[in-house]
Amino acid sequence: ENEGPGLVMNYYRDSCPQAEDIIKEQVKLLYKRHKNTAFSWLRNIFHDCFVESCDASLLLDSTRRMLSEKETDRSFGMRNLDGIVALGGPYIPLKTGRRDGRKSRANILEQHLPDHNESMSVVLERFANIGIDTPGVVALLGAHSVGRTHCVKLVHRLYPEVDPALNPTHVEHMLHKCPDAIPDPKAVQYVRNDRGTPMKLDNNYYRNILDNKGLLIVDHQLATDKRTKPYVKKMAKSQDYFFKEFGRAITILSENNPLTGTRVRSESSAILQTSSIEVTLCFKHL
Ligand code: HEM
Ligand SMILES: [Ca+2]
Ligand SMILES: [Ca+2]
Repeated sequence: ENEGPGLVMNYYRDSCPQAEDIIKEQVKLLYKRHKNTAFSWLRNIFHDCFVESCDASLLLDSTRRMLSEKETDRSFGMRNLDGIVALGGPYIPLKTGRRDGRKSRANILEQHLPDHNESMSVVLERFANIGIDTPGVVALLGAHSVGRTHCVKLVHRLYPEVDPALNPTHVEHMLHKCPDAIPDPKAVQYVRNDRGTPMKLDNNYYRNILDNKGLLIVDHQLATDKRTKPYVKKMAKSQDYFFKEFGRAITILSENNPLTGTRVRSESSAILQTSSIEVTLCFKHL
């Protein structure tokens, strides 16, 4: 049922040889303009790949306007994740050749993606379902070394009572950033995930959570649960170890259940790929 080569390195070598360079260039430009976009890309890897597969190209999403007039599948895959490199993280060569799914995943999203206050058992189990082991989960959550969390996700740890698990000095900062028990939905109120190195994907996250400065319940649990704590300590000590595990886990995540070749999911209405989309992509950028 799975025709074609599946996911491979440099899938577009023949059909669109400039593809990876074009994207790399676009990513650099976007990052230069809005550093925050890199956080979204990183998060998208999780949110896209974890739910069925990486079937919407996260990098092309950022230049979506150019292509979206055509409401066809975009046949482009996620690629080298320059977003991670831009954040100072490791370079992770990724395979390409994914097709976009056409099925709305909103209905199954909650079955896959853990919530901010999910128990560690559920989190570990959900990741294990796609082949990511405990050190892999610990490494992936290191993504919370960049970006932000909106107050709506945090106020339950501050009001009506402050969660005693939180570091008191951090509580002060959080209260300052989230002064209202019910945040005004229009006000953009948030706390940075990592106050120390907010723009760098580094192992500072692990030091934060060991210091009870994890924002989400899952962050805090990661540092306290006996299954994950040993890895948290190891990653807090060694950036190399963190990067190694992070790269390994991102690779597994990116290859989760890929929709490649002419394979069609029984429950999806995926249309067979025509190479015209690739050609259009190449054409538009030239
Ligand atoms: C148990 C698993 C996870 C949970 C419950 C979770 C939950 C969250 C929540 C609630 C936020 C805050 C969103 C906001 O308020 O704007 C967030 C931010 C973020 N998450 Fe996760 N996350 C998880 C795992 C991951 C993984 C595996 C990655 C990537 C590999 C990731 C990457 C990010 C990034 C980069 C941000 C910052 C986004 C931004 O600044 O726009 N998360 N996460
Ligand atoms: Ca997906
Ligand atoms: Ca950081």
